[in-house]
Amino acid sequence: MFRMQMLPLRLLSLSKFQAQSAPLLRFLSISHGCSSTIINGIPQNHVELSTSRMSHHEVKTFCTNPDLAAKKCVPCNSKDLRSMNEELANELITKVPDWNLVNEGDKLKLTRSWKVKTFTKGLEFFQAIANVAEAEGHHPDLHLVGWNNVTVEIWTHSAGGLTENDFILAAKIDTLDLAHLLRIKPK
Ligand SMILES: C[C@H](O)[C@H](O)[C@H]1CNC2=NC(N)=NC(=O)C2=N1
Repeated sequence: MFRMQMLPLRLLSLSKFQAQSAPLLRFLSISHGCSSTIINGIPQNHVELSTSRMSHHEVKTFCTNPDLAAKKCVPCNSKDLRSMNEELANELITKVPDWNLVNEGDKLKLTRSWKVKTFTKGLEFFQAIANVAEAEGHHPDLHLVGWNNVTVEIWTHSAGGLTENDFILAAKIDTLDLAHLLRIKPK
């Protein structure tokens, strides 16, 4: 871990929002390209600064780890965890493109739906997801409606919105081989 001195702000352009927290951002210890500061719900050591291509009023700080599925959720009760803004969520949703980013009364969530072959395969589907959730200590909301319609919603309840944990869980769910449980739509 090496500590970067005061970042020349010309290298880092700050969004209006982040400009207020500029002092917080000023001293970033960068370890392997990650900042050591919680920013928009991404826990420490998971945020990489990128010299921004954007106008000099904005900085993009986001998780650039190419593989969310390889990461580990952080405990949701960590005091610094707070929900991310829509801009960051729109960045991260590109990493789990099969999921939908929804805004329910100002609460951001990830959702995705499947059709399963049978009701009991729906329960098997839930169990496979539950195994991942338990391993991560981070849990989705599971819905099985009309016997074969499964919808999974993911958000961080303790933060009242989305954190990186939610995208990690979604990415891990995407690695599961669940095709045998699903009713594949005829082409
Ligand atoms: C102590 C433990 O971290 C909390 O109870 C966890 C459990 N699983 C969780 N899952 C989700 N999605 N949000 C939470 O806030 C949450 N909190």
